[in-house]
Amino acid sequence: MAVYTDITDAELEAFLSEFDLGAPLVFKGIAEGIQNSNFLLETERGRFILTIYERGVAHEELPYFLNLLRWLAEHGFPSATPVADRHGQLLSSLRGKPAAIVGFLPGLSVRRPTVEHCREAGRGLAWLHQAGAGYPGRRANDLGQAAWAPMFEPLQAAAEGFKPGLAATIKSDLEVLARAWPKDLPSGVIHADLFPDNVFFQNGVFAAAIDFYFACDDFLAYDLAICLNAWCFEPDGSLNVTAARAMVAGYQSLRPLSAAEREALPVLAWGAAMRFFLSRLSDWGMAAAEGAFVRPKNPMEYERKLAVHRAAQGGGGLMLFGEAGQ
Ligand SMILES: Nc1ncnc2c1ncn2[C@@H]1O[C@H](COP(=O)(O)OP(=O)(O)OP(=O)(O)O)[C@@H](O)[C@H]1O
Ligand SMILES: N[C@@H](CCO)C(=O)O
Repeated sequence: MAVYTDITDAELEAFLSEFDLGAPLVFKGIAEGIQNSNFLLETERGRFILTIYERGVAHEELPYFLNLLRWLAEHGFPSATPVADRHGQLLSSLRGKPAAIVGFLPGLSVRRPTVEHCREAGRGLAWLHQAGAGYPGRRANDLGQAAWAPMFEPLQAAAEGFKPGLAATIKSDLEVLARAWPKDLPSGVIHADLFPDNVFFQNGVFAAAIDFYFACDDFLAYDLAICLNAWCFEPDGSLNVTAARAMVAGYQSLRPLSAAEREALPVLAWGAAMRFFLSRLSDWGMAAAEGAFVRPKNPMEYERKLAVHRAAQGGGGLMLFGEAGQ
């Protein structure tokens, strides 16, 4: 359960006295999530989410994320609007840790996305890219292509522990990816972690995106590649081509991809699988070392996705552009 910091009634009241939100009516911890402590807060003024930022997010980067949320909300995208305190500040402090209040978003995430959810998620991602255009904040992608090889160096033994021979396969993938990685594609603010648990739907329609704490500047099509991996694979490890085509078509219904983006998508998806394989492998080792009570995500799910992308390079690509007119 992701509530690492407990808050007493007195602490909450002192904290809320800095805001114009009225008295608290409901305050309870939210089990979902891994990185931060999240609470549902209901006051006389409405429903909110109070987040206490734990060590997973670099505190000096919080203004980038909170200002981005404000920018997106101001540009019509359904993400949580941060609530400023009486001094106009979006970032506060609670129990000596950074904390913020954002608006509560209606809707529910789905565990097993259908083809239509994938289409809607694609459309929502393109909407996010359009709304993010012009955001003045800058944040380099510290988990981008250049970071992967150094990240893997200390993880080779862990990879071998999962599957003998895997370290050599990953090294070879990293070399191919370094050579094939696009140099120049349309760039902007990307979410970089728009997995199904970070998207809310209402009546099957994209309703909101949450959890922007990996947002950064990178290729827009790389964000779509991350989503293809996260949404469009079957539990048996195969790519659901119908779902993937629907996602690409949903994306293109708002923001058509350029020829260069379309051509790059298979290698971007291979790289996106590498990024999550590596972060999961790293988190796996750390969780074991620290006896963490939140179960880490399985890196081998992404090892299977890597294998799908590797095989596709040799055999005609992923065939992601099958829907009529797309
Ligand atoms: N603005 C919001 N409106 C409604 N519910 C929210 C909102 N933000 C977060 N939640 C709820 O809180 C849960 C945890 O949020 P989130 O996924 O951001 O957690 P985290 O620990 O910060 O991130 P991560 O999942 O990457 O570890 C979500 O699954 C969702 O149920
Ligand atoms: N979405 C990431 C977890 C970090 O948010 C993963 O599935 O590995």
